[in-house]
Amino acid sequence: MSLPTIPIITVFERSPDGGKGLARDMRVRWALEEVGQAYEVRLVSFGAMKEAAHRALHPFGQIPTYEEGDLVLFESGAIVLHLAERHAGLLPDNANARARAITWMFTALNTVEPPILDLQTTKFLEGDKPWYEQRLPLVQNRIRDRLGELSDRLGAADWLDGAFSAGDLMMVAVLLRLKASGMLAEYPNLSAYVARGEARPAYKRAFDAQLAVFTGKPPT
Ligand SMILES: N[C@@H](CCC(=O)N[C@@H](CSCc1ccc([N+](=O)[O-])cc1)C(=O)NCC(=O)O)C(=O)O
Repeated sequence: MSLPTIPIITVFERSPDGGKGLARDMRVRWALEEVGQAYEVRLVSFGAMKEAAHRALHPFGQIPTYEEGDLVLFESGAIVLHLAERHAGLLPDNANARARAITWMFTALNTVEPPILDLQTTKFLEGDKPWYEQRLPLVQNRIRDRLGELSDRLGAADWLDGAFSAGDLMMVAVLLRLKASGMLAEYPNLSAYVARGEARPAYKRAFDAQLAVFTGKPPT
């Protein structure tokens, strides 16, 4: 009888967000906590993640990665889906409802996150370009287009499709990147949706664990 394998994830040795939970290991930590799976972390410096040993796990030299026995995964969405398929708690039992929950995972990553990443890129990498002032509102309005459609779809519901699922986990994680910009506050039901995600005990445990890496103090 083999012992259960404790998965290992890789995380920033020192997250550039100062422990605000914006790095993508947070999604994996949250999913692990939602399904009640203990895990270990391997801290990776910016230099080490570009070296051969880490690239053997992640061809693009990034975090997170996920190791479980002889299985190695990268891409936070794929890791969350793997956990959701192997454990109860993140996908419904009903086959059609499962397919819809996975649809919302892809929606978060492929439809909502790209314009948000474009805003981050614009702000952090293009601020000194002559066309920055002209481009910024175009990028912001592309985000508003998506947020307006998502807000209309969510309406007054607690979650996107019935019970909380991996689709909501991914969507809340994506929307959290927007919080500092103030744009999320323009959509009260989306702000409340994100706050419901942050209020989940599993989210709080995941957040405290990633913050502890940054502060060096054990989670409270
Ligand atoms: N598509 C991949 C993207 C992985 C990714 O972007 N990883 C980033 C960290 S999470 C992205 C991130 C970074 C920093 C902040 N922050 O707020 O400071 C937020 C999110 C990374 O390893 N970056 C180092 C590199 O590419 O060399 C996934 O979803 O797993």
